[in-house]
Amino acid sequence: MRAAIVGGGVIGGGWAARFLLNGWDVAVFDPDPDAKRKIGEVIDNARHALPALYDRALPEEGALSFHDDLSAAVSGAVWVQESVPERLELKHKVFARIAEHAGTDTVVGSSTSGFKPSELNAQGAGVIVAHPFNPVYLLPLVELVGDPAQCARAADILRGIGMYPLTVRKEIDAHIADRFLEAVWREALWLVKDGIATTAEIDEAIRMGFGLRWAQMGLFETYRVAGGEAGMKHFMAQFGPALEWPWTKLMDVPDFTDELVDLIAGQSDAQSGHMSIRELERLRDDNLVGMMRALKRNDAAVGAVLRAHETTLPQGGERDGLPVTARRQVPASWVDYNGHMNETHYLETGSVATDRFMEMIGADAEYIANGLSYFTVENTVRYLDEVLVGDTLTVTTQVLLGEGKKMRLFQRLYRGDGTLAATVNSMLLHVDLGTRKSCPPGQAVARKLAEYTTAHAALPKP
Ligand SMILES: NC(=O)C1=CN([C@@H]2O[C@H](COP(=O)(O)OP(=O)(O)OC[C@H]3O[C@@H](n4cnc5c(N)ncnc54)[C@H](O)[C@@H]3O)[C@@H](O)[C@H]2O)C=CC1
Ligand SMILES: C[N+](C)(C)CC(=O)CC(=O)[O-]
Repeated sequence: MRAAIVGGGVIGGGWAARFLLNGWDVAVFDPDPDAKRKIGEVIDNARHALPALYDRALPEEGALSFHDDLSAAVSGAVWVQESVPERLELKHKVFARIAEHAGTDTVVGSSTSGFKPSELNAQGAGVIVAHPFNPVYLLPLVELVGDPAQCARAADILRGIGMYPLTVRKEIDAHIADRFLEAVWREALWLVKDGIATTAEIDEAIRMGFGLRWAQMGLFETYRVAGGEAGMKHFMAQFGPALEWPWTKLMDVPDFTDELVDLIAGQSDAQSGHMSIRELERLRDDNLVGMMRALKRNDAAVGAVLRAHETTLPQGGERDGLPVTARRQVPASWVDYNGHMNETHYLETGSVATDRFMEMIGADAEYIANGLSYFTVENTVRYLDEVLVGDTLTVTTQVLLGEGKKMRLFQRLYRGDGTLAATVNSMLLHVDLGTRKSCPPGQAVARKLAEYTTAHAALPKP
């Protein structure tokens, strides 16, 4: 499938990376002669970060092309995403050109941070708002506003590339999330202008405290908990009146004088000028990946979106007559001070393969919820070759023993170039989770395990 990106700056580059790394062909139109370099750098950042969110490999990357003419980029596209600067008359001109060349059932999304569909479509363009968040390749939220049928179609496509579409019921200036962001930004500008806090102190006030809460519970759930046992009603009774005290200044916007701009830019340079924007992006992305993976472990907030997308990523297949039980890319966070994948992650990869094999013989989540499972009692890892960041590991599982309560699995971990990088030899015992004692598996599991044991006995033994 093909996506056309019209305007390939910060946001268009992020969209290009999101589609490309999810297997779509991406065609870019941007008159900036430097667009190819800039988008290339954004895509490099995305390659470093996005696969690290998942325990399964993403699809093969699509083909990326750059076009001197909008018509060549847009024709044949299933999705066209407009991300030109936030100027209404410019967006109108671009929509008119897109309409000349896009198919009748093409989704045309606008990244606009604040224009309403009625403004965007004043000249009959037929676009919807598809407002993303930076970095588009990592953050799943997209606010959809506009024609309900088009938004529903757009939502399906966005879920397919791992995003979280939030359809806004009624068009308003700046949609939902930017209403918050503008309010917070306005208040921060006052704090700096009035000499109450520096840009660095404001950032600490966010990241050392409520910023951590927001990523996992949002605003209302956080305040419900803050109400103690009496919950939200108590919270509102206690802090509602404070809204009328002079705690907030949100009435107007400070004048954007040269003096204010210089004050804020100067403080920002002092705070973060020791790092380039690309270095800051890498730092941001690595931190986001760490937090998002932590939330995935609990299926909480953004973690649930990641997990749902992960289950749609292909798995399975065969290699040398054995089932492929894991396939994943090596994230930067797995690399140690020696510049290669740390020893612990060989075993982690083997363990994911064991979990998959358990599912294949029917010892799956439902079986475990019913009180039966396998425990590992011994692992032997052999480290045969180095594995580097970005490599794709493929794991096969051979059953060496499947008898009564015993199961011995031999996992082979291959690098993308086909080299055998490690083996993990795991002994497992079937257990009753109630008594925590070993016991024979259920009949269906025992039967399936026996089938694999017989089939694999005919293959060369390690
Ligand atoms: N930067 C941000 O944090 C966010 C921005 N947005 C929205 O995304 C849109 C783009 O913003 P940014 O990427 O930040 O701007 P940007 O300035 O980084 O990129 C705009 C790009 O559009 C290109 N362009 C200009 N005229 C064009 C034309 N006629 N046809 C094709 N390309 C053209 C420019 O060469 C530039 O590469 C805006 O509507 C903005 O409100 C949405 C979410 C977040
Ligand atoms: C500042 N902004 C209004 C362009 C921000 C957005 O639209 C969303 C974001 O990524 O913060």
